[in-house]
Amino acid sequence: MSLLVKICGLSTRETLETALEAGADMVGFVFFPPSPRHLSLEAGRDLGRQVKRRALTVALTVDADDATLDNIMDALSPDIFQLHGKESVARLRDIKQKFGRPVMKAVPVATASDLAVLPGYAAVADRILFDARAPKDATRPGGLGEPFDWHLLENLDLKLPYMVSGGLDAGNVAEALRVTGAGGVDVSSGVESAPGVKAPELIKAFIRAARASQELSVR
Ligand SMILES: O=C(O)c1ccccc1NCC(=O)[C@H](O)[C@H](O)COP(=O)(O)O
Repeated sequence: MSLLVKICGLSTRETLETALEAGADMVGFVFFPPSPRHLSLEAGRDLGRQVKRRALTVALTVDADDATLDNIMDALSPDIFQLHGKESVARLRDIKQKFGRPVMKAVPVATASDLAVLPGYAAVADRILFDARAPKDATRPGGLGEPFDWHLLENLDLKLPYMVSGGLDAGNVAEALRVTGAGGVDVSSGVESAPGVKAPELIKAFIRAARASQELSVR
């Protein structure tokens, strides 16, 4: 199974093009106003047109209501919804049924007890994204540039495809993959020069490093 590389929080045509040309498998667009990566619907529409099926488009929302998801469907028609809030299992089922798109559920991780939610989500979600649990005073539940203890996933028994995220960069992505055995990686802060400002060279370096570690793991 080929490694999936997701670059999240893209917000300009130039950096989106860099990610696509560098071979990102997924490009993530954030629809969460407190985020420095938040996109308007019109910007999402514009960037979505640029992707032209060269990667999967991921719309990232946090406890969004149906009207918000409807608007995102109209503007972007994402390949995947990434649900990064406190969405219940029932809400995941509801969203899948109403919008007919795969859902990737973000699971915040700080301690082993955070994995107790997996059986419920794994019964409905199409993919799991493990991310570092945000501090209580954080203004957003993700995209904070901090890793979690990847060893917590060492003995994971999950039948569903999963990705690892949280504080990844070109320097640690190989180790994250080695420890977690994840089938995908996701990054935002680690490819930025400032919050919300994606750096083309960092995007390229991350994708190169992820691909290089994939080659090592299949030998
Ligand atoms: O990126 C954001 O600003 C964001 C805001 C609200 C919820 C989730 C958010 N990002 C989720 C992602 O998928 C990030 O790529 C993931 O949390 C990793 O972020 P980072 O640690 O900055 O690489």
